[in-house]
Amino acid sequence: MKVRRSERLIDMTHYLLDHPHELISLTFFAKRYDSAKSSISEDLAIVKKTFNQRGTGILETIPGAAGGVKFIPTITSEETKGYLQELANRLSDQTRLLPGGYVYLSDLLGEPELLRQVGRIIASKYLGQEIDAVMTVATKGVPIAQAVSYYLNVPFVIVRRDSKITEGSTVSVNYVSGSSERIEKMELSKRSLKRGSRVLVVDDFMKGGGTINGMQGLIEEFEAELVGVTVFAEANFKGKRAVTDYTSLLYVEDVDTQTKSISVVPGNYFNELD
Ligand SMILES: O=P(O)(O)OC[C@H]1C[C@H](OP(=O)(O)OP(=O)(O)O)[C@H](O)[C@@H]1O
Repeated sequence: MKVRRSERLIDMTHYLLDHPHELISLTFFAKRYDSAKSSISEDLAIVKKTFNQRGTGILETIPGAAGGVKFIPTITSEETKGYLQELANRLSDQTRLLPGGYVYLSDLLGEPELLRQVGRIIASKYLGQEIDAVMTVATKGVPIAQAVSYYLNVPFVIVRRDSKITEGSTVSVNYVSGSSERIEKMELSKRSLKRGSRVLVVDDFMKGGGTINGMQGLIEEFEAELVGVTVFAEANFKGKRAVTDYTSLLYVEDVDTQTKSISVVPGNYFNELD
């Protein structure tokens, strides 16, 4: 039964939003709505224009018999800046202060809307770059990695600091935990990454950078390629940081456990935005 344009547009948009970075043929939509490809092409032109005007994302058109359309989620610089400022204000709350200059984030990292926004923001930062997997370390980095992997439509892999029989054989690296100058170990199942994989590293918090550095070491052990590093928040680390090339969404510029004061501002990503 032929489906009216208004109904096609609603369902088509829903389907595209639900399948980011997935190539969808015009034939698929033509069959789904029992409509001519020419009508579907007109529909997609409307969706593409609206997505572009609203900053929802890019609707890529891939020509040819094996072609189709691919929805690439994005977020505007303006929306990103506004959201990072809003998050900075939320974190500048003295009740979040933890010993050792850490900040309590677990409640935020459990909020579906925050994870959707953060996932979109980080995925948008790497627009146009080929990424095969998102890597993080258990535990608090996992929801961020899952959100980013959804918007990039790639798997995420979880590095662990403890050995688990259920991970099968693993590759492990030792690293200096920047916060405590301790030698720690992290490992990743050998099944997780193929050689040559292009890997985006994310985590919830960076202090000394030892954890991020450890994951970079694992990527080398897998003969994979590091695409970039983005952390949700970074501390104002006075020591020599193990990692220099990274992006942070938020920056804990000042914490004072004596006066119980904390000041959080947008991270270095803010300055990358136009
Ligand atoms: O930059 P560094 O000095 O290495 O510290 C950043 C680490 C420490 C903390 O993890 P934990 O709270 O220790 O572990 P979990 O995420 O499992 O809570 C955080 O999530 C980063 O992974």
